[in-house]
Amino acid sequence: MQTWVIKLGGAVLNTENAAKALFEVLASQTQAQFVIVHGGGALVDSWLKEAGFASAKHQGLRISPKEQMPYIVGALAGCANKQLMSQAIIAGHKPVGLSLYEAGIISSQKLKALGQVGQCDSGVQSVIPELLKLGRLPLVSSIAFGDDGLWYNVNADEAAAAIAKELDAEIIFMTDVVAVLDANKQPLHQLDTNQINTLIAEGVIWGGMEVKVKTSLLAAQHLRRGVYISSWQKPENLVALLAGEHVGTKITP
Ligand SMILES: Nc1ncnc2c1ncn2[C@@H]1O[C@H](COP(=O)(O)OP(=O)(O)O)[C@@H](O)[C@H]1O
Ligand SMILES: CC(=O)N[C@@H](CCC(=O)OP(=O)(O)O)C(=O)O
Repeated sequence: MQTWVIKLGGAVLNTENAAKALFEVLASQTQAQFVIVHGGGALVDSWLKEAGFASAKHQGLRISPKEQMPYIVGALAGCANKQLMSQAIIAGHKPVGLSLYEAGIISSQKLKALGQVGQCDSGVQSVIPELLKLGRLPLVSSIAFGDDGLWYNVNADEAAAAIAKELDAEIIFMTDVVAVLDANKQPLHQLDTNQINTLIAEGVIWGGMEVKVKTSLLAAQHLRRGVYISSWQKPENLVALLAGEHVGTKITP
């Protein structure tokens, strides 16, 4: 059976019933098995603000000082992960909440300037295949551990791509916009490496979307086929994408 990794942007938690509607769609798709990798950047923003911290991003990646990590871990691996579990249970799934460690990914520190921001490497064997065999729905946050035992904050798009690679699975990125938009805010149906580089250089693609298109491109190169960025706002998009139809932006290798 084909395995699909679905990256869910954290903003899905701010729209009532959006995650539940997506989980209901997944429950109806019995021809495939699913792994959810989720973000929660907006929740981290509000927790850090409430705790009195300033938070900044560098090219879409949150600068994550050690003293902020308890809040970042609490928001992502705790609150966001468990809120999604609630929605999955209501939709009829039997979810299991995981960090990247149990999913078979470890982290090492990439850039000291970003604090505890990690990059993904293969870790100890993933428990995900066994969970899928048991009929469980893995819900993976983007909190990682290193060989040093420390916590790492990983961008959730990068985390999803790493898990898809590890599982040899397909991947779909579901975010809060219908597609990658051009300078006139019109949806772009397809993007290749050259177009991506130009749009980033022109500042049309920035922030979290810059990370997402770059990560999608790497995933597309690995899978040797197009990878889609689409919106979680329309659960029917997911059915169409699973059926091989074109929805949103196709990133081609
Ligand atoms: N060219 C673009 N087209 C669409 N969205 C863009 C573009 N450039 C930047 N963005 C921003 O990227 C956001 C999506 O990235 P991000 O917030 O990281 O999503 P997610 O949480 O789903 O991973 C959009 O809501 C938008 O604000
Ligand atoms: C290093 C880094 O940037 N980590 C992200 C992890 C969450 C995330 O990626 O959330 P979305 O998918 O909702 O954007 C952050 O702290 O915001």
